[in-house]
Amino acid sequence: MAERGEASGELQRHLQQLGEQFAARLNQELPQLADKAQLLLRACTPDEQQQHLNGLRDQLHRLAGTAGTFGFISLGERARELELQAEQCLASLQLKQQGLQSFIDNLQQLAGQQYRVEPASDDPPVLPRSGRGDRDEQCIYILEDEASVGENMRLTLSNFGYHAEHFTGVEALDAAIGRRLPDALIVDVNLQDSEQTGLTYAAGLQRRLDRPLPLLVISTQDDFATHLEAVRIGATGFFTKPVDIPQLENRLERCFAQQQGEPYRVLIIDDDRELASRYSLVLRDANMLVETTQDPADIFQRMREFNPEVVLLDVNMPGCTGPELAQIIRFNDDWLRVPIIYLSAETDIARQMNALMMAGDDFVTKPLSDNALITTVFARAQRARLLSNALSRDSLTGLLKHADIKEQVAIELERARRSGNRASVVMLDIDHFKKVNDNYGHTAGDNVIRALANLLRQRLRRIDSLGRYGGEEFLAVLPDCLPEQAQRILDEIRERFAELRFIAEGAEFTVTLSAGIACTDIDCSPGELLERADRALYAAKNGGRNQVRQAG
Ligand SMILES: Nc1nc2c(ncn2[C@@H]2O[C@H](COP(=O)(O)OP(=O)(O)OP(=O)(O)O)[C@@H](O)[C@H]2O)c(=O)[nH]1
Repeated sequence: MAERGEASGELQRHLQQLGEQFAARLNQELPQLADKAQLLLRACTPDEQQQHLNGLRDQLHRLAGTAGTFGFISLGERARELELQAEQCLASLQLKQQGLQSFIDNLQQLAGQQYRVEPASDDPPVLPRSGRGDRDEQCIYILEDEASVGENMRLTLSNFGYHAEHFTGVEALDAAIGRRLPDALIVDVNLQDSEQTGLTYAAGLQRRLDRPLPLLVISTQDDFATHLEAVRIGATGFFTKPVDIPQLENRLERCFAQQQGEPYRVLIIDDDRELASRYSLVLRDANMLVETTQDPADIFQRMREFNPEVVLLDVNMPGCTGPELAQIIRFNDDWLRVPIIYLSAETDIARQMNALMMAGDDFVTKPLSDNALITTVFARAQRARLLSNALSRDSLTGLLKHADIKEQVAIELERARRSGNRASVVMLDIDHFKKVNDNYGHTAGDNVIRALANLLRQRLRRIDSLGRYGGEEFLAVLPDCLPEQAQRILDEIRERFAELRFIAEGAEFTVTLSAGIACTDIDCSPGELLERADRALYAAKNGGRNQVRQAG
């Protein structure tokens, strides 16, 4: 039913093509190794021997890292053994003819054998996937036998922009699930006319699915045992009745935040083109955005333009080593948050530690399975983004902070000038917000701010930027959006917001907002544009609040 992490047919075809290219490369590389073994055999002086051995060791090192990745597991293992043997030969000050002879024999044997792709043995079937990359309307099913409660929840969630459906019994819900799997499920624990509870139903459903659904539980009981039962069936939220729906929506928003986020951006720097292509394919199939480069000197441009969230770095590259490149990246404070992972055939722990001491955050040994690659990159990217968001986003709402959203206004104004398309800037403010705090407390006020942030996030487009401009003031930048369109969107948001019912101190209350819109059609500076939007907001407040005004 749910999406599995199996490689798609398209990916398999591409991987096979790359595998064939690698096999063709082996057809050239193995005879080269045999030729080099001959040269080593004929070398007369220790200096000559050392020179050939160095070259052979490097080539074997690369082969040890790449062959396994392309499925030539035995070849990779054998190359690794011979790489170590080359090291040993190099390490002995007096090159012992006997050891060298055995190395040459082994090398010729390696070069003369036929190799084939062997199936990998590891890899769990289900993989983490990066963000979906779009913002579809999310489908929420509600199992609630009290018709009025369920209907109210459905309406409020629809106001937030979800596709919500309400079911009073498990049969109707089962039938709907058969037609379409929701993105999240909300269940009431107590179902009057049913033999099972909402929790036993949800437990059975979760068992039938490949991947459990995000699940929120609502209940009249607030006891420990019910909480524990909810946790054991994978619930991510528990709400006691009467449910504060904006709070429940906030939890849904958090559940979806990860799935909905932008795909992770990964930069691969590896001089082995086929290997880099393979990593890139595998990560792209896991929905990440990947750029590759063979040239370390590209780094500044790639870091600036692609703005990666993870860098995968080969250790041995011609002209510049991985640790040197990592140090160059670390010179720039803007890139401090970007994790650097070495992907290398280096198995010597001391050398790995050395590389990490210079710069870099993790060392992954080649060959590595596709799933290991995805998991390593995914975990690092996820952590990097969390950290980055914690630093750059407002902690209450998760929106851009004042300075960043202001910068966005300047960026969009410039873009609008270049493209000739108009953008709209919207300043929003919650009406009489001081009264919300005074009457219901600061926490209730925070909930209102968070609910408006979530509503705006749901209703605006992915290309729109959204920030918390001040306490209860928000700023939205809508590219390619005429003022009339902005007016329509904002009026709809205003109406939805006014319909949200908040609960605090046992009372229910509603809140309204006012907004001012300014468009980029009049030639002005970013500061003037903001002032015009602010004046329009002021006019909306003066005009009686709960309205949206255009700048004059
Ligand atoms: N709960 C909460 N309150 C905040 C936060 N930031 C600012 N406020 C409060 O928001 C209120 C803003 O009030 P005012 O600027 O007087 O305006 P208002 O009451 O919204 O009235 P109008 O804007 O004129 O409709 C102040 O009481 C601030 O303390 C916050 O993060 N959380």
